[in-house]
Amino acid sequence: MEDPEPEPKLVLVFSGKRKSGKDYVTDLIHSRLGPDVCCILRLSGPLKQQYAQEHGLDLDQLLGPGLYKEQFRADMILWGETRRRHDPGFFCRLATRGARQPVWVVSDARRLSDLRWFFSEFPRQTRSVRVQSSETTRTQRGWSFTTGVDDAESECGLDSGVEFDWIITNEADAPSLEEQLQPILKLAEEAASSSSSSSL
Ligand SMILES: Nc1ncnc2c1ncn2[C@@H]1O[C@H](COP(=O)(O)OP(=O)(O)O)[C@@H](O)[C@H]1O
Ligand SMILES: C[C@@](O)(CCOP(=O)(O)OP(=O)(O)O)CC(=O)O
Repeated sequence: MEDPEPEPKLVLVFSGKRKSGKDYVTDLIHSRLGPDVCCILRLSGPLKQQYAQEHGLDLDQLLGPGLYKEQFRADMILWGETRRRHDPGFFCRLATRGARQPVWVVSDARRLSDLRWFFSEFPRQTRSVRVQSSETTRTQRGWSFTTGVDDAESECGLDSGVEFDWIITNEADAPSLEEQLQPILKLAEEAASSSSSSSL
């Protein structure tokens, strides 16, 4: 019989609006901690994989940061919501399958059901992190308001009702990301080096 999968020691669940810098910030954490300690998990990964297959699309482009995915975003949101209605943990389970590093960085929680799934599966290890940027900054990074996307649960589902453990302000005139991420990196390093998975 196969060994049971090891539990993570820390699960950092990130959320934030489009172009707030979720990928940028989580990539920075990944590069600081290294691939043996930390993995990035994207809930949109299995969603895009399945959606691309069913619709004959280019998965690499759908996963990339370019404009390609934006053509399909509104429809992918609806498609994913149908799946989630039947099983709210569907994409969370697929995205975490096989992850073996002690620190998991989930880069794209969007809904309360995503956060609830991690808090229920890993209550001691889960922490929530919000990445925020002003609309001006997001616009400079290529964002423009799209009806059916920016006013939908996918973008607004975590606007209220959550007390984040950390809020990272990803702006040129905010304290540096290095500085803001210090407590998170410290916790991750402690968690990774602790011998027991039962406590942080
Ligand atoms: N602090 C930053 N410094 C420089 N470029 C940034 C910063 N934050 C984000 N970006 C850039 O802005 C764009 C959007 O960021 P991204 O991380 O893809 O946002 P999200 O994943 O939230 O949609 C990317 O091109 C990214 O490289
Ligand atoms: C259908 C989606 O999963 C698409 C997510 O795509 P990305 O995770 O690439 O989005 P950003 O990084 O915010 O630009 C959204 C959803 O509601 O599940």
